[in-house]
Amino acid sequence: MAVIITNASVLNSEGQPERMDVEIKNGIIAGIAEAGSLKAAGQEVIEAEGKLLIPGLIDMHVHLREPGFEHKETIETGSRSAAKGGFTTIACMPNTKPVTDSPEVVSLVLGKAREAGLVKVLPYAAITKNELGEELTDFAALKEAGAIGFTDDGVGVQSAQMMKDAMKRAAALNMPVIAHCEDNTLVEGAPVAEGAFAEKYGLKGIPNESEAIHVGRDILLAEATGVHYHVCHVSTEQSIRLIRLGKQIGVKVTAEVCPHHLLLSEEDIPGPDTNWKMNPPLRSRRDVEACIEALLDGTIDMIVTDHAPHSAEEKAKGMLLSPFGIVGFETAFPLLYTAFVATGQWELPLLVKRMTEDPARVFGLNAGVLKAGAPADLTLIDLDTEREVNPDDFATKGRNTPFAGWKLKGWPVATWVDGRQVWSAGDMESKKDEAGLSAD
Ligand SMILES: NC(=O)N[C@@H](CC(=O)O)C(=O)O
Ligand SMILES: [Zn+2]
Repeated sequence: MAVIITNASVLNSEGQPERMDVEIKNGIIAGIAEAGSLKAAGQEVIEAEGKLLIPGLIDMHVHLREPGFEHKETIETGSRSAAKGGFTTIACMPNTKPVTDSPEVVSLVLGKAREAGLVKVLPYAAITKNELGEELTDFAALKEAGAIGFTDDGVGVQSAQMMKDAMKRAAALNMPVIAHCEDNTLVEGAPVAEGAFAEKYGLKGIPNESEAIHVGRDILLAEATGVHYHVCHVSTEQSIRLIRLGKQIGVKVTAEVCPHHLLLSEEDIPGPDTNWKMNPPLRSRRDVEACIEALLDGTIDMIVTDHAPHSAEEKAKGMLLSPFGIVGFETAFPLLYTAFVATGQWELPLLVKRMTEDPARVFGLNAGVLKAGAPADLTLIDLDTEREVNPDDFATKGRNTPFAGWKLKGWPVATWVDGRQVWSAGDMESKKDEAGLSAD
């Protein structure tokens, strides 16, 4: 049976919102037509008047913590959090326990994701065994098992030779290498970036070069090997300069940036609060401006959350000993919508594109577009209602966010994956009930 989402605001090819009906059938977008024109007897109808309907959001950098760290998150809780944040496809990092460095762990992740039955989960596999940087994993077997790319995210691959070998192998398999860029010799246990905050609290600072030195090295290695090289969570002006040059000279380099690196600088850290500790760290205002400019001009291809849940106990260990990372799914779209689109700085279609079409294009996914024949991965958003970020309401197990109390607009209210509604907000539910309709 078909489901009609009626009177939704859909961005047309010129990026203008138009009132439309969207028909979902057999998991596919069966049709898009003028508002009110698709309703027919015997069909389920979802009233979406005044709401924005976009392709389901895609997040190519997330940590789901299973296997091994289920106290932080499970594939089920992470998937639910993603669905609530409007995401329909997420790519999970291999820094689990055991590390996703064998076909067995890839299969386990895919199995758990299927059981959860919420969003599409694409696993990355590790570049090196146990992410120790010593021995390459079996790329062919990992690809065969369903891994979509190789990364040691959480740590940088310290050896240039190891990275070059990895890139050669990945290129031969037509697979991307996704890099957490960090030179450990330049970091030495510092919890925050170099800058005013580190100075004020007498902390060692993480310098910008620790990231950019790997970006530069790896762009040269990508040029030499021909691999698709993707830079994780870009946070520095210097990295951006190098990526821009790499793209100019035709190296297959792509990049991502996180909402927090577009919104916050080290000057904003209110005090020794570990909800502000993440890797890469919050940098200077100048770096933030460079990230924004690079996202707008396409040097940075996409937005990712780097959703990194940790338990309250772990985050209570103080600035030096607590783990790096903040949660991201449930605040990403509202944060960026409120800060950049509602203020008139960015066009809405640009934000949507960087979270849908662009990641799909870069990673070759059949997703990210709202058109007839595409999978019915869809997100409905309420652009008007303002609500405070309340970590106690999160679906993720993590409460570690620096955005608690922020007043935001642009909250997702319903999410469909392959035509199945995997999440809806309370008020959407009641509207359906009043109309005596159900979306399933
Ligand atoms: N980003 C973080 O601060 N933490 C990530 C690791 C990572 O993505 O580098 C984590 O796994 O907790
Ligand atoms: Zn990382």
